[in-house]
Amino acid sequence: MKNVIVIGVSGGSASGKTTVANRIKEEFKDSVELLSHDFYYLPYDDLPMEERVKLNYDHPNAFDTQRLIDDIRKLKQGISIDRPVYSYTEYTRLSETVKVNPAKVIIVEGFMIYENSELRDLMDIKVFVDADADERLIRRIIRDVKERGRTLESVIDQYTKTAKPMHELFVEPYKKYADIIIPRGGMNKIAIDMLIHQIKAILSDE
Ligand SMILES: Nc1ncnc2c1ncn2[C@@H]1O[C@H](COP(=O)(O)OP(=O)(O)O)[C@@H](O)[C@H]1O
Ligand SMILES: O=c1ccn([C@@H]2O[C@H](COP(=O)(O)O)[C@@H](O)[C@H]2O)c(=O)[nH]1
Repeated sequence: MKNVIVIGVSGGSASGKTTVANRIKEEFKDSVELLSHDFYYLPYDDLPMEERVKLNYDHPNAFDTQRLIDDIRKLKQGISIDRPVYSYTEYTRLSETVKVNPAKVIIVEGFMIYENSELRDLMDIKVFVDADADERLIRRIIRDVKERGRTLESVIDQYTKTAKPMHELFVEPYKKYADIIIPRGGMNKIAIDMLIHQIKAILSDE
């Protein structure tokens, strides 16, 4: 397929990646398909739930990143894919898949997407959504309790033991690969308008 542009949207957990991706989607509508790295979490369905909740979900080994890379390549070639579906409440992959058709704009969203050079090299524009750690933690607590079936204690425990130290190892050091760093995420209208303008320029150039 001609004129495919792949945009990476990274940033720490609860920094506003999905909000920024949705703003781009609002502009380009059906020309956009969103692939989240989180869809590609490994299922670990051989382990019982009480073991799965203890795993480190902020390490590169928690993902089937090769499948995401293969799926992006297929979409770029004009081939549809069946992407996996992940459940944060079940801590595993569901049995269903979702068909994704090739689109002009593919957004790849995830906190660890710049850590893998093969994945990084597939992207035409790399965005990093920046937010202070305390703001992200507050948002994560609210979201995980409301939407991901967590207790306050479990969110704080996971954040302290894995999310925060892994962020320092696998997210923050890779910010240097971003083309644009967006503070205030989805609220930053000027940055988002500039990004939309750049996407339009690339699409009309090809
Ligand atoms: N700029 C912002 N100010 C305040 N809250 C925000 C902002 N951006 C996102 N949020 C909220 O924070 C939570 C996480 O945002 P989301 O975009 O899903 O982040 P991510 O995809 O990086 O985890 C959501 O509840 C969202 O509504
Ligand atoms: O089963 C799971 C899988 C992942 N997580 C946590 O989710 C965040 C990533 O989601 P964002 O939307 O980017 O915040 C990651 O930090 C994992 O710790 C989980 O809790 N359970």
